[in-house]
Amino acid sequence: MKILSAKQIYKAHQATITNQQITELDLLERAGLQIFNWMHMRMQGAQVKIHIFNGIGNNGGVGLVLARHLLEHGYNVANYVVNYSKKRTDGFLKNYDRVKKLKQWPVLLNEASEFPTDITADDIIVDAIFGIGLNRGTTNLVNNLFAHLNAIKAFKLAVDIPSGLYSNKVPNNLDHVLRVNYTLAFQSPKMCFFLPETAIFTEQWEVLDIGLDPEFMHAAFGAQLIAKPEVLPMYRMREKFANKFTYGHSLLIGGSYGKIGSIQLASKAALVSGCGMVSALVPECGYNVLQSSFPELMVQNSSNNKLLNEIQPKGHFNVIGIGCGMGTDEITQKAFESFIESNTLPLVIDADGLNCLSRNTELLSKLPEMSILTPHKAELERLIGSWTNDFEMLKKAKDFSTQYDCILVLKDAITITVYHKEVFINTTGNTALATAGSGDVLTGIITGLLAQGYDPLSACMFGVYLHGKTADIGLQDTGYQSFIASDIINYLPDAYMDLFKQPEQPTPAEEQAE
Ligand SMILES: NC(=O)C1=CN([C@@H]2O[C@H](COP(=O)(O)OP(=O)(O)OC[C@H]3O[C@@H](n4cnc5c(N)ncnc54)[C@H](O)[C@@H]3O)[C@@H](O)[C@H]2O)[C@H](O)CC1
Ligand SMILES: [K+]
Repeated sequence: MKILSAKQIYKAHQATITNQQITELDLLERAGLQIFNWMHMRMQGAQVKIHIFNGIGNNGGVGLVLARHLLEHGYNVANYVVNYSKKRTDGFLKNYDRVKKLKQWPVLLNEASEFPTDITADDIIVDAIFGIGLNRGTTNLVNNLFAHLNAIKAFKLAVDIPSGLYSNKVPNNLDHVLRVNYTLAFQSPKMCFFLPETAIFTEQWEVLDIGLDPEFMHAAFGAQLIAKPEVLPMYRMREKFANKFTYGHSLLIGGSYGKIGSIQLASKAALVSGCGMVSALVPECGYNVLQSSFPELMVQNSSNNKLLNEIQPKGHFNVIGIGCGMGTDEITQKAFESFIESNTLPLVIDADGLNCLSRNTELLSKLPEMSILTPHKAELERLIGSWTNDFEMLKKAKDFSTQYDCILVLKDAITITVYHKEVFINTTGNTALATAGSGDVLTGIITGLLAQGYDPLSACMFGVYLHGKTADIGLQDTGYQSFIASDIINYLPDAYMDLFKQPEQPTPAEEQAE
């Protein structure tokens, strides 16, 4: 699924109106009816009070369509118009007239003293105040209304986007945004749902199909959401006459005294991801630990007991994952620099590998093409410098990726992969992954996939997807708190198997009951 900007969505409306020979009003009707169907299916006529707050643009127009259908179906509706501007759109005005014909005049809200005070925690609030048309800071009337509604614990449902948010930039004042429980976005989720500063304003979101022109949607360039339909075609079948050499040899380099576990996790993850053979290169203190931790692993060590003082791997490898638990001691920094100078193998660089790169940015132009860098927020900042908001961060990440021809896997609650101008947003995972060693395991999985022959971008998208999926599956057994990095590896087989699971079919008895 693609994420389009507001500008692209307006163009999609125009293409749809032209190609399907419909009016803008028809499109608003479709949108409002979709929201009505969504609510009606869940509420089945329940007499919960629904407070609909409509703006004076087309988002408000959709809210008024919804209000009309709810009223016609006997729902308990309180309908308001937030009178923030005299410039009403045609889509608002026509739907305003239609709802008035039902003898249900919306209440005009011109000042804070007119805000309803009877909304309870058991009611529903529908936010149709602003959609993607917000183009400047909001007025006092609107800000006061946001504060009034934010203080009420009622379930809040946003039409298209929580009011106060822009689809593609961060508002100047984040106090002037409505916080909602659920957003029903038309045709395309908005980029602001995925970046940490603005993602917090909607707990959940869902896309409603309003039949926008498929050709336009297909041709439009935008960030992509990565879910099962996107990763399934990436999956590489195992060959019948394969041997361990068919699936590559990964080398994981890193670890330091007290942090050997990071390489243990990364190596094991590479192996369980399906890599044919895995080796590790660690300081001497890690040798016995790793040799006795799992027998499938081959281990080599540097001469220094506690730190990697030389990085000169011996053997034939397809891919190297470097940096986990490595430390940034001066001796390790030197060893890392000379390793990068001479290395020609594909690289996955994580943690202290990234920190060593940040300390000597001349190394960046010496990385093999499409090297994979997997920074979390602090590591990213060291690499690309600071940013003033998340959209600027994304732009800087794209520029960096283009300049050094590398792939950035931006690890966060929602992990985003960036390659040049392309952006891929992962859809799996949950807060159970916020646990020590989670990143080491991801490095191992991506390294293992690369070694098996996945192309670098697929290795990132598929690896991040599988990593997240383990937490979605494991959660049922471990809960959020007790899921640890080793569990990511334990549930990796389930994440693979889940790719081929068919949705559950109803039993014959269930079918008959329907
Ligand atoms: N157009 C269509 O065919 C469809 C639209 N859909 C829905 O409509 C909104 C977008 O509607 P639009 O009228 O462009 O914008 P808004 O409703 O968000 O209204 C904003 C309105 O107010 C003006 N404005 C902008 N910022 C401010 C401000 N800070 N203070 C005061 N006024 C402001 C602006 O000029 C607009 O006129 C979209 O999200 C959908 O919900 C449907 O998708 C169906 C097709
Ligand atoms: K809205």
